[in-house]
Amino acid sequence: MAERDLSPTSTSSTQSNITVRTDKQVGARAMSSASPSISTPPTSLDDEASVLSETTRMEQAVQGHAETPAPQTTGDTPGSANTATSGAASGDIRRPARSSRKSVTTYNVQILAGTAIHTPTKYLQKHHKNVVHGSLESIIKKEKVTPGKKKMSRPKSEAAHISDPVEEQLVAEAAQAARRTSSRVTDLRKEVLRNLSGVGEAVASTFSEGMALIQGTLRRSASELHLNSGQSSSSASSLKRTRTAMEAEDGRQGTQLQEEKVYLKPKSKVWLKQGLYAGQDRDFDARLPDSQNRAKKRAKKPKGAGVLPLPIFACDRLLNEDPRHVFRDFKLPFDTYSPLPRKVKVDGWVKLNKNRFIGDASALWKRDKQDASQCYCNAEDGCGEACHNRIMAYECDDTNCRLRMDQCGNRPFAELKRRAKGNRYDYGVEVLDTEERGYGVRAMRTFEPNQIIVEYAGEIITQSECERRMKQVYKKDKCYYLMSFDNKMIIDATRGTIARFVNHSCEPNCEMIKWTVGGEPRMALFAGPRGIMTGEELTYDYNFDPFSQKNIQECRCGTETCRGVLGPKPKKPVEEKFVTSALITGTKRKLQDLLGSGRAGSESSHNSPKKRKMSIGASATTKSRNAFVESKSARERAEREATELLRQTSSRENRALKRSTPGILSKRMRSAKSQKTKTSSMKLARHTTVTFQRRVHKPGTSKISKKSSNTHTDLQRTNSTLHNKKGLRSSQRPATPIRETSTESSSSDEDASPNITPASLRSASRKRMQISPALPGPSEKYGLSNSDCERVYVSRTPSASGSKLQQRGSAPVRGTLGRPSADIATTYHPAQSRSRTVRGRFLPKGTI
Ligand SMILES: C[S@@+](CC[C@H](N)C(=O)[O-])C[C@H]1O[C@@H](n2cnc3c(N)ncnc32)[C@H](O)[C@@H]1O
Repeated sequence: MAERDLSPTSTSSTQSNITVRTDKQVGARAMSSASPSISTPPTSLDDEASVLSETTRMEQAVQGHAETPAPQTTGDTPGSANTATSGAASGDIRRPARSSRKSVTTYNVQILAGTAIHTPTKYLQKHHKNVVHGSLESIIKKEKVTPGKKKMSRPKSEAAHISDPVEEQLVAEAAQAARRTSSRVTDLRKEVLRNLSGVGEAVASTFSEGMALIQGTLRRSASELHLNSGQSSSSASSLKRTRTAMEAEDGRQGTQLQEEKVYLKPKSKVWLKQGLYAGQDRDFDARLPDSQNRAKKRAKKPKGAGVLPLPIFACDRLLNEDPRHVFRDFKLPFDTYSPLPRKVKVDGWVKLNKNRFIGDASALWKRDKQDASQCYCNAEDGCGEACHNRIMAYECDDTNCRLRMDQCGNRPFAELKRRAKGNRYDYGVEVLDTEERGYGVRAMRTFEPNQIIVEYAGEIITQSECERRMKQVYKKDKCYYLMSFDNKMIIDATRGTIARFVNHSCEPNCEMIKWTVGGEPRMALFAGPRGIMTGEELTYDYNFDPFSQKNIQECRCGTETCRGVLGPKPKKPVEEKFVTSALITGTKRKLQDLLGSGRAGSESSHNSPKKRKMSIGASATTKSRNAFVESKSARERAEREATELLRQTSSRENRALKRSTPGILSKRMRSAKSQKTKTSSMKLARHTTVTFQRRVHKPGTSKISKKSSNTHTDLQRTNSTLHNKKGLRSSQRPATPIRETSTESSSSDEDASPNITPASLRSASRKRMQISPALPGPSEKYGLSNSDCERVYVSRTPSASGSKLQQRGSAPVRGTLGRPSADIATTYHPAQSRSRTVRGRFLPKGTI
């Protein structure tokens, strides 16, 4: 039995009497307690000797065990023998006193090594193999070592000599502990290094702060000294020196700090806010890719006309003086580079670039298709002024002209199409907003004299459709864009080309002319004889006949010769009219002699052999027909004016009658009756289209209807009758002279007429235009009955008579000569109970 260990620190159980100790344990105990070679366990982690010691307690124990001689075994009880032997062997090794034993500290190697955490082996294997071993310098130099292999090699080599598995385990444990200790040490070293660098930074910052504090203090003291007037110069100089030294020191420190700042601060772009380039908009941003820069540039492009490039760096200061500091692109003064106001956008304007037949208009046009024209010009002529097609306002094409396109000078609409690249209805022109006349049109380029500018196109409608639209669709509108296009058709440019915006002027620079192109009528605006300059507003003379004072619109064209109202062209002096009349009459006579055609011709001796011979010539025929048309127009105009005068006189008379007493009334009525009888008796065989006007009287008033119809009028007699009318003040007498329109009156002036040449015909045509010949009345023109018309504006274009003549199937006259101006025709409002003026309604009348 072993001696019972009664010590409280005994590891043996107090309940058990048997204490089993292995030799190894005994040895180990003996070695651990008695061997002087065993190093003292570290008391703390700061114990560097212990920490840095690569030999752990376990290793020492292993070594001690290896050095201890094996115990002698005897035949006795192993236990007692061992105990005795051990007691003998231990000799004077005494167990320490209890108090001292209490103070003995036992250490956990793993805790000491810092590896007492329950770290997964995989983690350790992964991370601890990267532990850097070696000296501090070698760590800094980052030498690549593989400590795991190094460390592991030794235990392996040692393990080769160790056969005991327990020892093996101990050795392995020791090696692992050593590795862990080593990694811990490495971590500690790194931490120390980090701390050292942090301390350095802290010291540096503290130092700089201290320096700044000192410098500030020195500066303050220096300024105080400087302010003190009682200071001596020496002190000032010393102060100066001090300050210089301080500044030098400052500079050094500042440089250091700046260097540090430059090093520490992230780089950032500093944009200049002042200087030569300030305020200049750059087209590019170097930080953006090219595509984005281009897009940006496009987006920023000024909308105004960039006639001149932006002056580089010019007017920068001027622009920067903007109090709101809003930069803008430099622009030259407005009038210098852009004399044109900004283009306007018209609301509600549906654009059409070519005529569109609506409803029955197409069929109507086909039925009444006009005859073709033919020219026989050669290349030298180039379809100039003498071109037959040109005179007849027919455009040459491959069917009616022998010349090629480049040789022919009479293809304006083809030129327009080529210029406008097919479908541009507004090439070279644009809408502008005039101050007083609504929208207008201006040229964006120059146009040569008589050059085509833009086509007046829109919806071609019949008269009935026109009537319907005016009653239903446009009844609230102020402006109408209706132009009489043909005797039976009207162009409604409410949906149409830009030409509808062209305003009137008493001194126009354009003309509106109807042409026949490819067998179809087309209307276009042509430049006048002066040509058009860029920016000029385009105008033509509406030659508007208001028919009544109520319908007169004020003209705001602003020209010197402005007539003041949108009215007809002024009449020429009587002498001139006589000359014109004589010319026309003479021409007519000649034509009658030549052709014997037409109504006048039929009256004359058409059986003359000489005239039959002459009529064979095609050109002479054409000329004579044209002249005849003119003479007929003049007659009709005169008749119409006479009729109008009659109507006015009658209305005045009626008013006078109303005011009269019953007795006087009956007298006046008799007078009026006799006058009416006179007028009726004056109905001659001459066929003249006259204007009808129905006046609806108010209830209670006497209804006196006045109707003039196809009359043969002795104009001289009518005139004298009217002027001799009693009870009519001079101011109330008709102002329009009538005598000049009598074709018979100048029948003796035949010699005054020139030879019939294209030039003379054009000249006659021009003169005829100046005297504003009459048109058929609108009631006839629109196919309305008398009761349908309430207020009629009468156009003064003679060409309609030509068309009418043609439609009747009489002389094959296609139209008027030259290029007659477009005139305002009529507006009307059917089936109204009272007279009403529709302002702004106009119906520019085309020719033919
Ligand atoms: C065919 S529109 C011309 C375009 C019109 N300015 C517009 O804004 O639509 C005809 C109307 O323009 C106006 N107008 C044209 N020329 C004028 C002028 N010289 N003076 C006054 N008004 C004019 C009249 O009201 C006329 O009825």
